[in-house]
Amino acid sequence: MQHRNIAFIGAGNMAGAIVAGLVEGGYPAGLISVCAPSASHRDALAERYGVHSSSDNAACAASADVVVLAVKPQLMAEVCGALRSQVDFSGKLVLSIAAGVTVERFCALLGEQLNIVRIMPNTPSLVGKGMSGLYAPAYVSQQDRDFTAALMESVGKICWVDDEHGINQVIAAAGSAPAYFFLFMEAMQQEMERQGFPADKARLLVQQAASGAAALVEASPEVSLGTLRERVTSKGGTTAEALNVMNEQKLPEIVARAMQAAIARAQDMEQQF
Ligand SMILES: NC(=O)C1=CN([C@@H]2O[C@H](COP(=O)(O)OP(=O)(O)OC[C@H]3O[C@@H](n4cnc5c(N)ncnc54)[C@H](O)[C@@H]3O)[C@@H](O)[C@H]2O)C=CC1
Ligand SMILES: O=C(O)[C@@H]1CCC=N1
Repeated sequence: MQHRNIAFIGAGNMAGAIVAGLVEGGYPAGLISVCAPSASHRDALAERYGVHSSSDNAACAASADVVVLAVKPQLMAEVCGALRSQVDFSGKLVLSIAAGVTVERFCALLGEQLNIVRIMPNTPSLVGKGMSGLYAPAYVSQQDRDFTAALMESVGKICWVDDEHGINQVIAAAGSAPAYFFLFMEAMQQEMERQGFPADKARLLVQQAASGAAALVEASPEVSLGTLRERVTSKGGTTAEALNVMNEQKLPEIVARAMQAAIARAQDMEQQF
């Protein structure tokens, strides 16, 4: 892929996961800067991955070709306001990974016809297993779209959405989703511990079952998820009993409601931030 100078504004969980995935995947660390006010996160990234670290957002952004906005949505207006007064964004590519901050809002904050792509990544990017949704307004060049796609493909898979609302739907299915699976796995581990297993063995059982199930899904693209489930579920057997409890408790409806709540929150944030 093409290599450009990239400045990450924000050095937290998500920026850290992308930086790690990029450098581990061979992106030149010397072309990456991470900026945050407190030294702890950014210096840890600098030490571990050899990227530059700075507390000066404007200086980093000014010398970069690509500026990745990776602060919390509620800080975006303040951070962008300070950047706008010191940095000329024309000719730069701006990438936002924030939930709930629209292209329209970024144009108001940083300048009209801002060359921007919204990315909705997730933390498995850290291990090259990320899933990112991408949205760009029509005027963004093919070259910048290709660069953004290649950047995020270097830490996982990507999916373009035609409509900006698609980013909120990607949040529900991928951005927030690792947390759903972690909750499920946590609950399973806790029950195994209640059953008397030590924490390490309980975790190993759950983690291997989860990664094995995910690997099976990936290895069987022609087989529906329902069929994979049925292949585990012997008639009159143990799995059927477990699934009956989940269905009686309306797990599918709970999942649907949770995803709808994530989308609704993203829409609220669009009004707030
Ligand atoms: N954590 C996740 O799984 C995902 C997060 N996101 C988005 O990524 C963005 C960041 O989220 P996290 O990494 O989870 O948050 P975080 O709290 O871990 O990181 C935020 C970073 O911003 C830095 N920061 C605070 N004030 C700053 C300022 N004035 N200038 C520069 N940096 C500043 C903090 O020091 C910290 O390094 C959010 O907008 C979120 O919506 C998107 C997808 C997934
Ligand atoms: O919870 C959040 O708002 C962010 C966006 C997706 C994952 N984390």
